[in-house]
Amino acid sequence: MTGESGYIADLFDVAPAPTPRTAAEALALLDDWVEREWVRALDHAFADFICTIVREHGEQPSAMLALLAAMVSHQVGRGHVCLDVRHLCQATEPTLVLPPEGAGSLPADSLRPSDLFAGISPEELVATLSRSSAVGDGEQATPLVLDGSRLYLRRFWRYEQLIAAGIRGRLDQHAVPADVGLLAQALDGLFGTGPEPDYQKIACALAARSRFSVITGGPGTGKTTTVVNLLAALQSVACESADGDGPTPYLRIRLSAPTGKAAARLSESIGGAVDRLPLENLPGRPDKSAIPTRVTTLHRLLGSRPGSRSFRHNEDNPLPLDILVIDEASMVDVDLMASVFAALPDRARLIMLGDKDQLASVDAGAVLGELCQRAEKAHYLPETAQWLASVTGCPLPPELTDAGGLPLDQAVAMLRKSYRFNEHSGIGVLASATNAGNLDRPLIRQCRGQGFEDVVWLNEPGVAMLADHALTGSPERFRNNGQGRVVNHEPVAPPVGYGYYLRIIRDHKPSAGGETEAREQWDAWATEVLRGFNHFKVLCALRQGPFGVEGLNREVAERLRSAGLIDRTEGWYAGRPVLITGNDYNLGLMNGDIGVTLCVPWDRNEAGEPVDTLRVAFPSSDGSGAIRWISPSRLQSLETVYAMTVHKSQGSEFTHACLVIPDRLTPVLTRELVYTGITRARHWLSLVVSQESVLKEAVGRGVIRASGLARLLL
Ligand SMILES: Nc1ncnc2c1ncn2[C@@H]1O[C@H](COP(=O)(O)OP(=O)(O)OP(=O)(O)O)[C@@H](O)[C@H]1O
Repeated sequence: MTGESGYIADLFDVAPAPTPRTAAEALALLDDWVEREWVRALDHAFADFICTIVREHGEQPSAMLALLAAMVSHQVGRGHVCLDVRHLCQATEPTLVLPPEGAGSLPADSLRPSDLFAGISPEELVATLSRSSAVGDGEQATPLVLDGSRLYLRRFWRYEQLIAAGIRGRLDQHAVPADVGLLAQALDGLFGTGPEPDYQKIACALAARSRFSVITGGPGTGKTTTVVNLLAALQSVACESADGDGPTPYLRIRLSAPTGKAAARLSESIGGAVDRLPLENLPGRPDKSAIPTRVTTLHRLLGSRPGSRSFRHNEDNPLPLDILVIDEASMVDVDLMASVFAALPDRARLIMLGDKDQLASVDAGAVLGELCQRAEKAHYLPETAQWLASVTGCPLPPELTDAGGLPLDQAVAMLRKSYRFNEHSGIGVLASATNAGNLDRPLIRQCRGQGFEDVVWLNEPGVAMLADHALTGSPERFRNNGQGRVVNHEPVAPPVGYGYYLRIIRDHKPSAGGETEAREQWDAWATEVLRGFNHFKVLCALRQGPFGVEGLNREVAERLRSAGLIDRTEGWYAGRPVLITGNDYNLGLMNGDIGVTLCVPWDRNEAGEPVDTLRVAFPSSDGSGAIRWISPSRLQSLETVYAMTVHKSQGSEFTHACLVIPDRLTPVLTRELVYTGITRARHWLSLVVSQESVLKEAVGRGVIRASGLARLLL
């Protein structure tokens, strides 16, 4: 036996629990782990199911088979497509994140996963799995699939195969416009000409050449700007190449995002980018209406059916489009991605946009991260580089060329310059340093000493201080009290905290009118409240403990109540912000949607007089900017959201983000999490750090993700 429990058992002469020798003993151990909430009852049930299946084949299930079945199910629950038994043996605890956050001290005789797997060789595990009738190579209908050292639930193995086939099929067909000169002309009209490499122009050229492309970049590197220019260039070429007098043969384009929030955010930014297009300079003079500005969620686009995993659009009923753009693609899981490929017509282009360094989707799969593993160095083949240089008019830096480049490399473009954060922006500098895995002392000193105008470092993090910070945003803690900042020629207002949206609720409420006759006024008020709520957010790595979501939600609510901004802190009250935690297809609400509770005089008493009632205002998920008013009693899964986890904040951006780093290192605290938290901040960032070493260590370690997608595309 190895690990801490073995060591403690030695010290106190406590007999360590024996390693399970039979499947029944393994299931009993899993029972214990379910009781401790280390694994889900579902993981135990799956292990039990596998044991039953193999018994039906006249085989005696081994303890190890039962444990591995439970562990692969556990990994899927944590967002992995598979379990790599090599990682399991080499780094058990970080791979499984077991024991989990907040597990506390363990009885000396309890077994941890590291006690079971750490001493075993991966080859031994692979051999054990290969011998079982429940495990196959994908050809047979087995519930588990073993591919090299990766163990999959069959469904996820199939998703990965479908995605790889969809990408490979598209990489094989070039989609270069017949008249490359026209494309070059359109790109010059959009980006101008110059000798320096313009990575946005390069990304457009690369994406115009292929039926599948990925454009990745950090915050503010111009992903939206680039895709709008790309669509304009493609429409320009389509218009100019058309012959005859018929209607203009515009390409059918759809824009999508994985969540309502991400769709709404893209809808907001894309309209402005389309308005700025110099369409009159382009060949064919495409009309503005040829570039859509409405963004839908992927679920809506594919046609989700309540209570079903299947979509209306699929291989038998493909989407009627020529180009599909998916924004925030890092949040798309393998299940949804496989459905997209199934519903995409063979000749349609797919363009994925996202930040490869962000946390991956909460559900299984890190598709974008996998596809962008080699994006930093590009690996463009000499012929790709030459083609890009001829179309864009600027030579590529030689270090981005590689004679051994893979087909996928030729379809991935990385934007390398931030237009939002300049070299003086602490948010930008911290994001880059985090990505490089290196937060050094001088940078931390600079943050601590107001060395950046947009960052404040809070290192005396009592919960009371945090609650005060949440109330006002603490402008006095920023350089010049947060006054006088200008970003991209626009003035930036000082930080405001949650007091701001609560005062909008109180001071800007329409004076009268019912649900129908004064609807526009109520909608406008709710829109202003929701915008105001977006000015500040507390982001936590953890759910529990003094620096976790649950405790901070209570403290912040209490502080807002003592400031007289809300009436109560429990149950439903005006001002309560809520986060939806499960999809509700009937209400059209998705996991991650955020609304604010408001008091409206829409009910009538028996005398027909207006009576106050509470409704939760949500922004509409179709990016139209409309408001949906929903009765609290109809909402099923939700929580209060003054503080939220960094995981849940993906796809959102806040004027001011307050990132709370816990005082202890825990497995969830990784570089991707810190990077995602920092980059949720648009203009102001507060870093709450009680132990500098915890932050530095977190930034030093990346997430271990198991997936076979990149290998399938070799
Ligand atoms: N080539 C450019 N020249 C000048 N400004 C630019 C350029 N590209 C983008 N910008 C500006 O930079 C800002 C960010 O651009 P954009 O929204 O396209 O980036 P993004 O990568 O989509 O951002 P996000 O991280 O929010 O998704 C916008 O204000 C945009 O107008």
